[in-house]
Amino acid sequence: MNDAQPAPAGPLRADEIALLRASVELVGPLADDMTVYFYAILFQRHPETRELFPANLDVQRDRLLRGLLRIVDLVDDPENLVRFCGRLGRDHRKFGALNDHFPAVGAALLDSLARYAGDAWSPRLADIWARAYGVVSQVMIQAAEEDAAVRPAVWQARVIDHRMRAPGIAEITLLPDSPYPFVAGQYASVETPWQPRLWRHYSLSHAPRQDGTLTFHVRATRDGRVSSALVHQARPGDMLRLGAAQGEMVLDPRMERDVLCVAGGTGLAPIQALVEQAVRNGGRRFVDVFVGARTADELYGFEDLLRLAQRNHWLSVRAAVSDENIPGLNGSLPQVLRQFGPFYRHEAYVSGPVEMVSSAVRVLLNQGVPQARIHHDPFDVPVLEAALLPRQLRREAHA
Ligand SMILES: NC(=O)C1=CN([C@@H]2O[C@H](COP(=O)(O)OP(=O)(O)OC[C@H]3O[C@@H](n4cnc5c(N)ncnc54)[C@H](O)[C@@H]3O)[C@@H](O)[C@H]2O)C=CC1
Repeated sequence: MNDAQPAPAGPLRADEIALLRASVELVGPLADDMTVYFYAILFQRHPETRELFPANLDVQRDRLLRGLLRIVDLVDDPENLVRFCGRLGRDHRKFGALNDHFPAVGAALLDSLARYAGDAWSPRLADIWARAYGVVSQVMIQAAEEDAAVRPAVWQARVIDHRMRAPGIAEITLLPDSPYPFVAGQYASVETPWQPRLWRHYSLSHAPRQDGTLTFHVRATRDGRVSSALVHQARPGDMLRLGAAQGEMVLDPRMERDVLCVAGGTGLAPIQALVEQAVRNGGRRFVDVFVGARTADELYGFEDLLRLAQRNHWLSVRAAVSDENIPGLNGSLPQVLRQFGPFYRHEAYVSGPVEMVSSAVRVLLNQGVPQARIHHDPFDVPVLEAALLPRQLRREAHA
C-alpha cells in the first residue's frame, strides 16, 4: 500500500468518534500482536526508520502504538489534544528529522488496524482514522517547527562530577555545551553512549545555576539499563545527550498558598529543586517537606534539607522510613501524610515511585485537596501523560 497522504483535517463528528473508539476497544486485547506487526511492516517498507529506535525495542514497542491508539481518546477534546500532541511533537525533535516519517507511520498504523480489526474494518473507518491521524501529525509537526525556531533539539553535556549519595544512588553533574533552559521542578530526557537512542527522564535537583551546570539523582535498578549505566559506568569526561526540559510540577510565583512537598527515594530531586526555588523567591509561604525512604541508609539528602530549615523559619522537613524500625517517623509516605494532614489549604507537590505518588494523591484527595492543586509528574512516559491517565481522572486534572 502507498503511504497515507495528508488527510483533510476537519473535526470528527460524534458518530465518527464513537466508531474510532469502538475500533480501539476491539483491537485493545490484540495490541501486543498488532504492535509487533506494526513495527515489522514499518521497518520492512522503510528500513531507514529502524535506526530511529533503540536496538532493543521491548519498551518502545509498548509505548509508540499505545500512545497512538490512546490519542484517540482526546479527539473530542481539542484543547488537550493540541496540548498533548504539541508536547509529543516537541519531545520528538530529539529523535532526529521525523517529519518525513509521519506518512510512513500513518500507513503502517492504518494497515495494522485494518488487519487486527478484521471484519469491523471498513473504508469509512479507514477514512476516519486517516483524518484523526492527519490532525495529530499536523499538530505535532507544527509544534516541532515552532520549537526548532527557539532552541536546539539536543544538548551535548559532559559529566563533570559523579558521586554516590546512598547505596545504588548517584548524584551526577553535567556541563551542557550551551545554556540549557529549565525551571525548578522540571525533568530532562537523557541518552547515554552505552544505550544509544534509549532515552530516560530524570528530574533536575536544583534551581537554575549561574554556572549552567545540571545535577540529577539516579538510582540503579535491576532492569534499568540507562540508570544502571549512569550509576555504575558514567565517569567525569563522559558525554551524554539531553532533550529539552519538560514538566509542569513547578512553583507558580504568584501563588500565595502554603506548600506541601512529598518526596520518595530519588523523587527527592525535583522537591529539592522546588525548595531551592522557594528560598530564592524569598520564602513567602510555609513549606512542609516529607522525605521518605525504605531504609535509613537510603535516606540521602535529608541532612541538607534540615540545614536549610534551620536557616529558614518557613521551612519544615520530616523524614520517614518504611521498611525498617528506627527512632523517628515510620511508615510509607502516604501513611505518614494521613497522620499529619489535613493539607486541604496547601498546594501539594508529590514525587517518587508511581505507586507511592498515586496513593499519596488518593490520601490528599480524601483530605479535601482539590485535584488541580496536587502536582506530580506524569506516570510512566511523560509524553504519554494523557494517554495513561484514566479518562475521568484526566478530566478532573484539567478541570
Ligand atoms: N519527578 C518525579 O516524580 C520523580 C520520580 N522518580 C521516581 O521515583 C522512584 C524512586 O524510586 P526509589 O528511590 O527506588 O524509591 P523507593 O522504592 O526506595 O521508595 C521511596 C519511598 O516511597 C515509598 N513507597 C515505595 N513504594 C510504595 C508503595 N507502593 N506505596 C506507598 N509508598 C511506597 C517508600 O515507603 C519510601 O518512603 C523511581 O521510580 C523514579 O522513577 C524519581 C525522580 C523524580
